[in-house]
Amino acid sequence: QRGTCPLSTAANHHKQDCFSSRAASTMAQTIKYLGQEEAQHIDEELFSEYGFSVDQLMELAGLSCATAITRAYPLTSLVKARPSLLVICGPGNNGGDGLVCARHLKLFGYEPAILYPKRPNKPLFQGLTTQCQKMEIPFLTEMPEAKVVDEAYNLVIDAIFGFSFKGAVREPFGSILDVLKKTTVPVASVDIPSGWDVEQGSVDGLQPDMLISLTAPKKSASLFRGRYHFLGGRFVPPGLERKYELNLPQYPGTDCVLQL
Ligand SMILES: NC(=O)C1=CN([C@@H]2O[C@H](COP(=O)(O)OP(=O)(O)OC[C@H]3O[C@@H](n4cnc5c(N)ncnc54)[C@H](O)[C@@H]3O)[C@@H](O)[C@H]2O)[C@@H](O)CC1
Ligand SMILES: [K+]
Repeated sequence: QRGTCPLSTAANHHKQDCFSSRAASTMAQTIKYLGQEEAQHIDEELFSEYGFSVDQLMELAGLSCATAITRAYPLTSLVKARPSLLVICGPGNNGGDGLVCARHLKLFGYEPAILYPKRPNKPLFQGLTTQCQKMEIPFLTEMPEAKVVDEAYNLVIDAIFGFSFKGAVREPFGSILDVLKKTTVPVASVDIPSGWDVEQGSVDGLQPDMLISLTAPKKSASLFRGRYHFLGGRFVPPGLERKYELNLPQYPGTDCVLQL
């Protein structure tokens, strides 16, 4: 008995090890989809516990968006003569990501125009707006009609609402989203398709062609049916990833985005 016991124990241990590593690798492939409150807690912790500033993370988030858009819609693939894009920015940090994204897209050779109807009276957003103006990016004074959007732009970037959106859409964003639902040019949504409930999505809402999930996808991303789903925001410290069991996939090399 003594002779067989260590052997079988070793074999069992071996089996156990194989099972654990298999289980671990399976788990590592299952990225977590976050609820609204969880996404907000992670956001707060990045600033309070981990010492980041908003503009730092916004810069990385916006750069990820511009990079992902460049991957999905390279300059050579655009159908219109000019590489024109329309970036629509909302009143919170999702809108800030949009301003950063527009600035980088301009540097990447695109011709973005920005619609920014509700501008927070804060130095961060004022600075981002000035930077875009100095990059010679035009700001529109009103939302063009759907027909004009289809004629003038290759792509619309939706940076209206992110993970703090709640309730029925208030103006002027209700009318803007109504126009977007009538357009046929592809829409790329930053973090959440705007107007979607962060967890439940929306049956008659916007149907973007692209979604760039930041930090980790939110629950509604499981209902995304467009062609391109990217992950961006490569700034999550390991302790935070462990605490929230994010199971983030490995970004390749030095890339700041990953196609899911
Ligand atoms: N924690 C993270 O991982 C990071 C988050 N970032 C971005 O920040 C976003 C979240 O930003 P915020 O918390 O500022 O919020 P949002 O940008 O999601 O939106 C909040 C704004 O929308 C308004 N709003 C909410 N519901 C509305 C409704 N029904 N009708 C009209 N207006 C409405 C609010 O009054 C507020 O002005 C994320 O989705 C992401 O894009 C990045 O900037 C940086 C990193
Ligand atoms: K959005």
